[in-house]
Order: sequence, then structure tokens, then C-alpha cells
Amino acid sequence: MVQFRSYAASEAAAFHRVRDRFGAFSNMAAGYPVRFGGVEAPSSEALYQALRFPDLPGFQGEILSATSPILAKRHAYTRIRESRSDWEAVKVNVMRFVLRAKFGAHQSRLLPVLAETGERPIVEISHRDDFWGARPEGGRLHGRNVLGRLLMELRLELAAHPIGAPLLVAPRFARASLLGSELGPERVGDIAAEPDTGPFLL
Ligand SMILES: Nc1nc(O)c(N)c(N[C@@H]2O[C@H](COP(=O)(O)O)[C@@H](O)[C@H]2O)n1
Repeated sequence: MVQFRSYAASEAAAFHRVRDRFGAFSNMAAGYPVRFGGVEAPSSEALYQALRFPDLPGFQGEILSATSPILAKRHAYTRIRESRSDWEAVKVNVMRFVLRAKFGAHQSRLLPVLAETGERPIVEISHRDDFWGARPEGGRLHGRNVLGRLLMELRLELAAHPIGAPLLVAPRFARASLLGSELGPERVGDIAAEPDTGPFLL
């Protein structure tokens, strides 16, 4: 059981919308694709939602093809009852894995922003979800804030990570299956550091 927390809003590194200062931490932020197991998920939200359905690779493919993170979530919810039966027990570890894969893939963009939060509590403000986020009320933010707490865990863990060094990422939950392949540990490098092979290279 994850405990409720209460944070002073003025002291938190809080985000609500993706355009907020720390909005890149939201899984709804576009522009942070995650590559893992030879698959490119267009967002951490799409990857998280796809991992609900290890036995439905075709449906996972549909979730990963959605054109925005929120559409990926909405598509997953069309078959929410077919989520893996232990989803509630594994979802925090799935999110932990997904966030690590995202921050590993975008470390040059995201680690400086993570460091900028200093020692402040990181909180996702949500008016309707006090499991992943926290609800604002009277200058305070109340909720389990699990996403923010996973981000604080990552901040501590990556404080000394040399930006650019590959990050070891491993799913710590059973049946981490994506598009028919079981995911194992991988070293994730910074996508921004990859050589430009685009059309302008002579
Ligand atoms: N529907 C919705 N809209 C937003 O703007 C959100 N930030 C969220 N929250 C995110 O949804 C994910 C959790 O999904 P489940 O409720 O576990 O299916 C997680 O990424 C939240 O941050 N939802």
C-alpha cells in the first residue's frame, strides 16, 4: 500500500501541463520516444500502456501506433479489461522501468532538468488521479504521487551519472513482453548523441 503524502505547493517542483517548466517529466510529453528491445515507442505513456497487454502483441502494436500519448492511453482503455491480471501488482515496476528507459534515451535533455529540481519534492499535479499524482487544495498537493516519487528515486540514482554514458535498464517484472519478444536488460544510450544519418549528411 503506497502512503499518501502532502506537499507545500510553493516548495515543490510541480508540473501539470507538458509545457510547464518540468512538463517533460510527464508521460504525456511528446518528443521523448523510447527505444527498447528493438522497438521504438513514440512516448513513455505508449510503452507503459502497451505493457499492460503482454499476451496481445497486435494490440500492443496498435497502442504504439497512436499519434499522441493521450491517444495511446485512450486506445489501451478500449480493452482495459484484458490488461494482464496482475497489472495492479506490477504497474509501479512497469512505470519504474519505462521512466528509466525514457531518461536513459534522453539523458542530455532530461538529466539537467532533473538536477534543476534540486532537493525539492517532484509532484505531478492532477485533479483526478491521486495515485500517480497529487490533487491541489489550499496551497498544498495531496496524493500518493507515485510518478513524482519514482522521479525522485531516479534523481537520486542518476545524480552521479555521467551524461552520455549508456544507462543499464532492466524490466523488474515478469512477462515483460513487447510485440512478441521478451524484454531483458539493455544499455540505453542518449538518442541525441547518435550520429546524424539524415538526408543532409553528405
Ligand atoms: N488521462 C490522463 N491525462 C493526463 O493528462 C495525465 N497526465 C494522465 N496521467 C498519466 O496516466 C498514466 C497512468 O495511467 P493509468 O491510470 O495507470 O492507466 C501515467 O502516465 C499518468 O501520469 N492521465
